[in-house]
Amino acid sequence: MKRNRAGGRGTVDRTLMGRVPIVDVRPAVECGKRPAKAVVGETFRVTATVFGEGHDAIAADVVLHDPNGHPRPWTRMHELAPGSDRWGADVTPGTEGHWTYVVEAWADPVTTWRHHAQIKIPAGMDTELVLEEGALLYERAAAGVPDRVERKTVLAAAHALRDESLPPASRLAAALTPDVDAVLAEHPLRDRVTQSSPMPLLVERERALFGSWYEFFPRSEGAVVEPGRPPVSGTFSTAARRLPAIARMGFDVVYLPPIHPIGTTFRKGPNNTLDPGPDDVGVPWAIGSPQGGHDAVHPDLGTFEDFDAFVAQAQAVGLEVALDFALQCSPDHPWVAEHPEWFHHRPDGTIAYAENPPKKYQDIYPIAFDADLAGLVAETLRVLRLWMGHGVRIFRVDNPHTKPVAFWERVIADINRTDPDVIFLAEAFTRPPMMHTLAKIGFQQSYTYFTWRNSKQELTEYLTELSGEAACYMRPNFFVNTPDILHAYLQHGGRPAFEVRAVLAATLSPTWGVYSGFELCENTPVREGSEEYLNSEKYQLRPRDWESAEREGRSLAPLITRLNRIRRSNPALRQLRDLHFHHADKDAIIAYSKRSGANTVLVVANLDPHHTQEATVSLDMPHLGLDRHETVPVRDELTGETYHWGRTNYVRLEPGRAPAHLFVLRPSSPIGGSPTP
Ligand SMILES: O=P(O)(O)O[C@H]1O[C@H](CO)[C@@H](O[C@H]2O[C@H](CO)[C@@H](O)[C@H](O)[C@H]2O)[C@H](O)[C@H]1O
Repeated sequence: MKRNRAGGRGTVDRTLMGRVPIVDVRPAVECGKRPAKAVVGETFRVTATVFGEGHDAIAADVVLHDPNGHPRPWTRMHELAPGSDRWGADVTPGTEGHWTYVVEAWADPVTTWRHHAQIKIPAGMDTELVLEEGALLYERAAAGVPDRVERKTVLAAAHALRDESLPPASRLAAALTPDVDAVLAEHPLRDRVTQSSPMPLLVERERALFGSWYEFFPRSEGAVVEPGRPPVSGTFSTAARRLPAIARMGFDVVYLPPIHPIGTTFRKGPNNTLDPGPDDVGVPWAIGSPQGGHDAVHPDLGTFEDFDAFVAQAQAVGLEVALDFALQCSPDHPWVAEHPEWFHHRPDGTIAYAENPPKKYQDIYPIAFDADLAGLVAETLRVLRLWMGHGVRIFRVDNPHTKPVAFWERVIADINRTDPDVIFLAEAFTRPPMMHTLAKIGFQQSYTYFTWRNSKQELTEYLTELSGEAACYMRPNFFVNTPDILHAYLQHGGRPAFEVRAVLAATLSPTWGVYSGFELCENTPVREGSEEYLNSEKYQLRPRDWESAEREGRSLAPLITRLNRIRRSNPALRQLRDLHFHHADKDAIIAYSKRSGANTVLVVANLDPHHTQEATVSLDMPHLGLDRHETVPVRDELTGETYHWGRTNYVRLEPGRAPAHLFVLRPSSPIGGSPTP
């Protein structure tokens, strides 16, 4: 219930502990020192512990204040479990910007009186006194009702309470009619009004939460690799030919690894070898050569004009371009000579190469931040703003956890101050406190451990964590694979493993991503036990024959396309916070639902890529908004088949035939009625 509150009823006490205690207001990021996050139109729940003294009834609202400081219509809170004193309400901010929210609580004298009156009047206790008390309260309440007709409804009830020509029970009944209830619900009489401290809320554009990402190396698209000849790199122009197919699969964002000049000193060769040949192209993350650094385009890819044309062609087919931002340097990067203070020199004058243990990055130097943090912030801002000027509004930040958190906080705050639409994705695979803190200080999105969570228990535990309190500041991006991560599950599970991982990523997380080659089920590791690809295109050009794969039915593009279409047409899949797991009596079968308003999606997936699995799925009916004994039509959006599901349901999922059921629950009329079309 949401209404603007007319002023004048009760004074707002802004002290922390007012007459009605309000404690533990959530979401609260760092005790309210940092904003909770939402995107435009995203519903989230505000909760608080609210209680009164003695036995008086209390009530509470949530009030959002928009970026101009104006209060928005209040939303009534409900006690989440009887007797828990924990109250909650779902709210939905409507525009981007810095909002706040408060909880208002108050003593509710009308509800208190009604409770007593319904005991005392039938018992004949203090009848006239009780009815007069009620009449006085109703008169006070009526004074706060702005609409004349509604005010009359309440005054008529006060009049009836005093009407001695009627039996007491009738006088009381006249004060408890649905009409009176409706007016008082909207315009309650509020005593001892107390307000919590305002909590900050940052509302960002929808892409910060929802989107489908596709990663590819532009130099591989249109590359010519022939035995006995030097390889010929693809260009922005040849890479752009792939954009329509990416858009047709339903992706929103196309993410490019670094596009800058690549150093030659300590350049790596194929399969991460350290003795490259003269024609080896090097790793895009080894940024910098005499041709330029982070502010330059690799000449093999083209010019800035060619990049602009690529961005324009992406936009023309509905794709945003995300660029890698990897703050590190090849030994040939101009910064190495121009800014020696940005590197740590050992006593012998050398600079140690970068590492992300156990990985060794022999072809790059790490940045040292302590000597000139301000200079590095300034240069980073210059570089980012340069690319923003060329249409880049999303940056995938490489290894942010190996740089100071304070550095990112300053950089992101500066960029978002002028350009709040710019999104930063943190590629930090590290310990949870660092990942969570990077999200809290500004990163709009985060890579996750999803690739390493494959069993039902792992997925359930991890997603419960991500969709719980963390969802108010950390937004996951579920890549199914990356150029660095080919998980053993994909190596050994064949096409069914790829299919079910795509279904899981696309339905569990509002943002998911695919690194190219996934749709071809590429799954050969460089060696047994490694997560690196054989002949990884991090180290060499790797053109692919997309058309043949699709023609021969080897591509997952049809499944990916369907998943992205389903994601776009079901609001439940565009959010994370209402994820709920249901019971399935087999470890290999996972079942979960998401709801948003009237839209409910239920996914039942087979996690075993090798065997057919059967199970009984028991649905948590109240969580789905269903009656315990109800049966509803469910349409499988992957196959088009419709079933009728109730509390317990049999499923059989066969790898290679169907990785999952992806049901949309059809709203139904009560049992015996017909489904709503
Ligand atoms: O360290 P991560 O596993 O998070 O991986 C990311 O950063 C790496 C360093 O930028 C990057 O590694 C690639 O580039 C290095 C520098 O050229 C090279 O030495 C590595 O062999 C190569 O894998 C990785 O791709 C990126 O995702």
